[in-house]
Amino acid sequence: MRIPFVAGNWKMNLSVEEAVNFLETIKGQLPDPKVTETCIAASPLFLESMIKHNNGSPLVIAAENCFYEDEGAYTGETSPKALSEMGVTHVIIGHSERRKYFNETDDIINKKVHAAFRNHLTPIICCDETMSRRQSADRISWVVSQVTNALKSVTADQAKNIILAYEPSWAIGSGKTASTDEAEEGCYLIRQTVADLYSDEIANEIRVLYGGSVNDDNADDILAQIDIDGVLAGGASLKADSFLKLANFLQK
Ligand SMILES: O=C[C@H](O)COP(=O)(O)O
Repeated sequence: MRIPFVAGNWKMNLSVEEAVNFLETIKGQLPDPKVTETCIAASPLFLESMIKHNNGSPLVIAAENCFYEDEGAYTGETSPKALSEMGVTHVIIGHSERRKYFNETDDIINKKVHAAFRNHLTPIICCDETMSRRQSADRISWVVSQVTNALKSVTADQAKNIILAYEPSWAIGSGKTASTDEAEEGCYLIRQTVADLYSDEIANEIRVLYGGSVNDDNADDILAQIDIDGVLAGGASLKADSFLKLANFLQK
């Protein structure tokens, strides 16, 4: 039985003060993590304050990105080792905005996945799908190759702990959510790829999330799909009340 994972990705939004206020507002209103795990990924500038204010809360605090080396002369980068030492437990890797604006390749993403494991961080690995890819013949192979390349040299033991996300960039921030069938199809494809790479057992263990214009109106239908174990919400995670509605979807 996979525990749903409801995550928010704040991207480059909010301030430290707003982040802390958000945590104070949601305190005591999150589901039991045995029922639904909840997570917010935030800017590295906020993480220390967030971890301090999150004390006693089941909310997982994640980074939105990290570098693939632990330390060294890499001006401006975020060390996965420092994230781990700070108390961060999860990190988003390979978000479509990283692929698009920062030229992250599958090879870089794979190195970041290894850096996460090396530093005891759970990677939340995103797979993109652009509209032109969606309409092209190689659409399926592109999603499969992103998963395959991200997991290169990842052991079966490590793979059990990954979280994957189907995040079609044509649905991100566009208000154009994938239909439930499209979202399920993408998540199913990711899970099947993990089954082919490892085993059915591991594929049935890992969580696969959907992200792309999720909000509290469409989340129930999306989360009811068999291969969708949670969501990665951008805009809908910025306000405490809408994040709480997503987080408590099982209590409705
Ligand atoms: O990581 C989150 C996704 O980019 C989705 O963002 P969105 O919910 O604002 O479309």
